[in-house]
Amino acid sequence: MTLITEVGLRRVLDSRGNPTVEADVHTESGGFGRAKAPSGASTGEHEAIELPVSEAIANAREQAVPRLVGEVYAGDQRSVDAALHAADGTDDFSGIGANAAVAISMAAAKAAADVLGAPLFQHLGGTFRGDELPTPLGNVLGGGEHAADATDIQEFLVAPVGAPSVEDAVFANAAAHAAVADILEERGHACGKGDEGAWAPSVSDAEAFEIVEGAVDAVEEEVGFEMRFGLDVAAAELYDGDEGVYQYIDGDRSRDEQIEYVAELIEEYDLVYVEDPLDEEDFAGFAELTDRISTDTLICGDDLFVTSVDRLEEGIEQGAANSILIKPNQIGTLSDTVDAIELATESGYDAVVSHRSGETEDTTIAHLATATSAPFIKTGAVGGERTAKLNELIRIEHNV
Ligand SMILES: O=C(O)[C@@H](CO)OP(=O)(O)O
Ligand SMILES: [Mg+2]
Repeated sequence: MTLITEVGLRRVLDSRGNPTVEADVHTESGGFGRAKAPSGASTGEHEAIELPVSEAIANAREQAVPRLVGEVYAGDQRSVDAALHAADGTDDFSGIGANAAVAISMAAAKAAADVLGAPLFQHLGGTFRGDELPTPLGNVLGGGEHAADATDIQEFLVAPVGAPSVEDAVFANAAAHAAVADILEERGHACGKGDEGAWAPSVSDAEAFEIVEGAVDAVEEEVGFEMRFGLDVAAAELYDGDEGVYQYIDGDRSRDEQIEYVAELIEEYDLVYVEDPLDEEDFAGFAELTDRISTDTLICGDDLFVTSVDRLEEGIEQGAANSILIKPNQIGTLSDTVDAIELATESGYDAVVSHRSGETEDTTIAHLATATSAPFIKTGAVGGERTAKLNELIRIEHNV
């Protein structure tokens, strides 16, 4: 093992043009790792705290760097992450910022992999990992907090479940993204893209379902393997806690109506995946919906679980959802992230490793999904910060 000798922190750009934290970790034997923090727009109430970048960098330099340099081995991820927690001193990373913490945590893992001369997924998951690669969920149309004047449902996600390889899956998703554009043009809906590169037309959710279904059918015929689709409802953003209703452009839905609506959508469109169908505090509602639908559909908690072992434990106890979205910056370190994935897997919950709407060219999540044999990865369909991860998965598949 090799000691950390230097940690560099700087402000760099993310895909929305906002500043984010980049960390460099150097080790005694010449290992080097660099990682960047992503950033959410539809963030969960219980996520670890992202500090303004200059504050996160200043606090991490003062509190965390002295606990790492000359003190901790880069390959000892638990100690790296324990040092970050100790430096922070809070339970939500509001001391040094989850953005600084996650960048350092991931950069240390990359430095350790560099020392080994192994790909990051192998350092994180072991030598027998890398054969089972995740199916990419591709965001092809959406709105919510990711685009103004578009759909209420945040993300329509295509899922090439029958693809024989990651490479085929990635290209099928890109084809679906293009097919959505063709249908939008035919219907006269000129539009731009949202934060994750998905088309953001000013259409009703009902019309969006028709468009995405048409695109999925067309691509399925072209590629000759099964394509399905799913959603990130991001329902916490639609929920009005005072009124106790979900506010859609076409009217309000009560909690019961929301459960009914989502269950009907699953049935009608044979949805393979539904993320955050209910408000982030409604464990019981998640349980009710999960109970109602077939096990073939993943009901995934994002804002519900925020990659937290504590919240996942609560969900397991109540039978809420059958899948967890995994975002390292929601919890702040790789150790906490892997703990959540392992608890999920042991408990029969599928882990879906995810990007954020604000991203960079960092590819750590492609390796994390591979290392943990996650069945799905959600990382967009097109756009440089999205293709960075997708192309990395293709490289992992090709063993290069
Ligand atoms: O809600 C989500 O799942 C994510 C990523 O798609 O969005 P954000 O990063 O804005 O929270
Ligand atoms: Mg989400």
